[in-house]
Amino acid sequence: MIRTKKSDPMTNVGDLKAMKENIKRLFSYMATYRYRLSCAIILMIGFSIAMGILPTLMGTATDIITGKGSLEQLQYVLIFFILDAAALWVCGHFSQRLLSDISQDALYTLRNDLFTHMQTLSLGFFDRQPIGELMSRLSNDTDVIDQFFSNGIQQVLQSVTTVIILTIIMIIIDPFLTLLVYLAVIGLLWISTTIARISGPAFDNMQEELGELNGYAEERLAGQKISIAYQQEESTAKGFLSISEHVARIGAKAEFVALSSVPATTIMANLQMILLLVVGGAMIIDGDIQLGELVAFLGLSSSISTPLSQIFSEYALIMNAIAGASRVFRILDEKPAVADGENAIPMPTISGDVIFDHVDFAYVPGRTVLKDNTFHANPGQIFGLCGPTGAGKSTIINILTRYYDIMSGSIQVDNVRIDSVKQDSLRAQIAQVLQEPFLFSGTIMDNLRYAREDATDEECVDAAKQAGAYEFIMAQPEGFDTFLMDGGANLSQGQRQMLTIARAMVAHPRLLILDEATSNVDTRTEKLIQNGLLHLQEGKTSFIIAHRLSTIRHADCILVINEGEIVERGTHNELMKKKGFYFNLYMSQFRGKLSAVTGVS
Ligand SMILES: Nc1ncnc2c1ncn2[C@@H]1O[C@H](COP(=O)(O)OP(=O)(O)OP(=O)(O)O)[C@@H](O)[C@H]1O
Repeated sequence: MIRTKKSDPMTNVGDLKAMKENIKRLFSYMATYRYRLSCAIILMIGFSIAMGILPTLMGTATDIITGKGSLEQLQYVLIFFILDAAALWVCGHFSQRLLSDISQDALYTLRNDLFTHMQTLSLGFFDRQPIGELMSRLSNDTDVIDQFFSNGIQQVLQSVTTVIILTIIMIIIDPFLTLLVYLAVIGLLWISTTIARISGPAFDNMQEELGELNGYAEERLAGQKISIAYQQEESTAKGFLSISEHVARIGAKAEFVALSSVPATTIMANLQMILLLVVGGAMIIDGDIQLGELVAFLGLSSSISTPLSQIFSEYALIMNAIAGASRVFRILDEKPAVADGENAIPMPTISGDVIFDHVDFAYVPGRTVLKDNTFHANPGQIFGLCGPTGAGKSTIINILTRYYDIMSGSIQVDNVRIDSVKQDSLRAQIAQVLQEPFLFSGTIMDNLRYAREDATDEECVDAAKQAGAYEFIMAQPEGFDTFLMDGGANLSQGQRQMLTIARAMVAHPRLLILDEATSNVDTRTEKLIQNGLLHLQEGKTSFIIAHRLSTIRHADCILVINEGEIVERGTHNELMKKKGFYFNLYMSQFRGKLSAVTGVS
């Protein structure tokens, strides 16, 4: 499946204004190290001067040899030559070292800025961006910027200073011959700008497609188990091949156009040499210049072609880096959709009183998901949320935790509007146990402390005991110090779930969110988890999303949601007596269970 994209002016490197902005911004990362950068530039100028002196020494030596000087003069030329070569080495070596350090520091800052900024963005942003594409920004795009910083800038800066210094020396020797050299240079510039116009957008396109390829690979590899179960390996591979082929075609086109600058510049450099020999030779015959001057000029003009062709051969790299930078900057410019207000205050310690007052909400403008939701949960009460799939149960939780902002109405916790307080301070008082237990690579203790950094070892052990996880943790080779591979892949589903319950206990929350934490485990483990959950719920206002209604029979209030509206509310018994939506839902689940046991539908 290949998505077609609208062109985005900020990513179209053909857009000169955007391109200039991006280059400026990229350089601003290096400008932070302006003192080291100034030293590197001074050394580069030294390198270029030393490089310009070499051909003039050759010219002087030619004049001495052709009879206008002594052997002693030739010895002086040799000494100067050695000194100049030494200066060339010192300046070249140290300028490169300085620039390499600056480049790595700049890249380090950019990469950290990018990841840190991603951490500040709201969930809505991640809904729109596949994780694989974000990974591509962090790896592919920063890689090409790395090449630009560590290789491109060095080459280009060094080449530019060399071209300037050599041109000055050439003008001093003979302005007319310099003009001839530059006729060839104008030819080179014309070729390169034409190539840039074509290859720039092509490189931009290639990186975008590469991001899509990464997104596809990431998603399919994560779902490999399902792919095998449904025998979709072949179609998955075909899907990958199709996008990959597209990337290869676009990449080949971009590379071809960019690389075609190399033969073109070589031809122009040779033409320039022939022109100089013919015109310079005629000038010597007419007595306008000396042979030594022409030799120096030929040396200078060939020295100028190398940096010039280097500037052009770096062009592809630079274009690629600018395209990468524009995508990175686009993420850096992304504003969090849910932001703390200017006057946001930290949420005081809450007792757990929750009010939804005529709340409307939409993920996407124009598609209202929750309509006029109103309810009041007193501290310590257990609220069950049930309803058909897609009814809006998880959405109620998403807005209570302020992952998204609501359209109208208000949500208050302890009579404080949640959009008037700092998000962190609100979430620090809410714990969640989700259907899919998510753990991070690290020790069991690290995972428990993830909920509250300052929790002591004793508190974590105590939480594990209450959650019923202590026994299996102690049965692990290194107890609480056992390392969990790849998000706990070395534990069973039930064990992982018990750890997430213990983690929620460590948080000491006032509000608790449980999303049917027992749906994927056997009856014995379910009992263990239920016990853990009951401990966890003690004294906390709890919201339980239930898919199996038996898990919320004990709730103080059950909200029945259908198509984003609360259609019924009450205790289990009250709702059963009503014989309405809940009753039908309950009976259909009950009948389903019965037929599963008896085999009669
Ligand atoms: N991130 C999102 N972006 C856009 N729409 C969304 C998003 N998440 C959910 N929706 C839509 O909002 C509606 C309610 O979804 P929600 O996840 O709240 O349902 P649910 O009752 O929790 O369902 P389930 O029982 O299947 O988990 C659905 O129509 C869904 O398609």
